[in-house]
Amino acid sequence: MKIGVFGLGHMGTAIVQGLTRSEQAVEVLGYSSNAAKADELQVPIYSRYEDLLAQGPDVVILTVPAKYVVAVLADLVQAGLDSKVVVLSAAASVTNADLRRAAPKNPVTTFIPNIPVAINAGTTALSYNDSIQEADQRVIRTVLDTLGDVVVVKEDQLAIAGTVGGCSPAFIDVLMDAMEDAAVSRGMDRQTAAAVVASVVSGTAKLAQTSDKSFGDLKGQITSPGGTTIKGVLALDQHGFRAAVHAAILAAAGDE
Ligand SMILES: NC(=O)C1=CN([C@@H]2O[C@H](COP(=O)(O)OP(=O)(O)OC[C@H]3O[C@@H](n4cnc5c(N)ncnc54)[C@H](O)[C@@H]3O)[C@@H](O)[C@H]2O)C=CC1
Ligand SMILES: O=C(O)[C@@H]1CCC=N1
Repeated sequence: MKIGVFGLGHMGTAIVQGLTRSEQAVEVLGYSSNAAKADELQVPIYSRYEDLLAQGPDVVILTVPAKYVVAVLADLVQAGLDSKVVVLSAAASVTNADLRRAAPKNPVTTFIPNIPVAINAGTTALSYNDSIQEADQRVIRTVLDTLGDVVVVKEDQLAIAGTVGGCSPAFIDVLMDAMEDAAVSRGMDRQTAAAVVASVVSGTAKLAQTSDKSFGDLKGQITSPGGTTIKGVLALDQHGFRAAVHAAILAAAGDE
């Protein structure tokens, strides 16, 4: 399968890295005005739409800024995009209807990935366009399953699913940065503190994924009666931690 990725910023780069690391037989082509991306990513880079389309991609992934997605897709149609090519848009705020208007003859679908797709550990929210055929759904799943976990949701849930999945890595980075600073303030060197923090977050997530306990019950295993952890949990509540997390996710998800 040939996959053309248009827009090699943070997300486009992460997707190319995930695809090229995978064991799937995929050939990845990139569109960028930055020729140095060819060395960085070890894939052919094209700076004209026509030149990439001439390679016959089966799938096109749009990872340009959301405000340009519709215009870039319309330009690709003008540049000769074959109507069989499956078009996937990673933009947080572009709808299936927007994509259909720009490329009425192509199978089109929106999805929202997150940065861990770079190491095939992503969380991708996917909402199929109503008219997408089963064969095209299989192609889409082949591509996206390669990048990590995929959650299929109705389109009216895509914004919140994409926010919890797509934006939260940044919120977790803020949490980890704060934990690291606290450890450093008690004399731990930053490198060791960073290693401990990343290990804790990774191990906690793995345990939650393999356990049938709720997050609250998992927390209950750690808060020994009269112990140290419950003091920290109460401090989080006193400082508005939960309210801050709710506010961050709802702010990123935008207005209903
Ligand atoms: N960064 C993330 O974690 C996530 C990003 N996304 C989506 O991915 C898209 C890109 O976001 P980022 O990578 O963060 O932004 P970015 O600014 O890092 O990358 C955007 C890239 O698109 C290129 N570009 C701009 N206009 C273009 C055009 N007309 N044709 C081709 N390339 C063009 C830019 O040169 C840049 O390399 C957005 O639509 C965003 O909503 C979705 C989920 C997560
Ligand atoms: O910040 C953004 O707009 C993108 C969408 C999800 C994560 N990053």
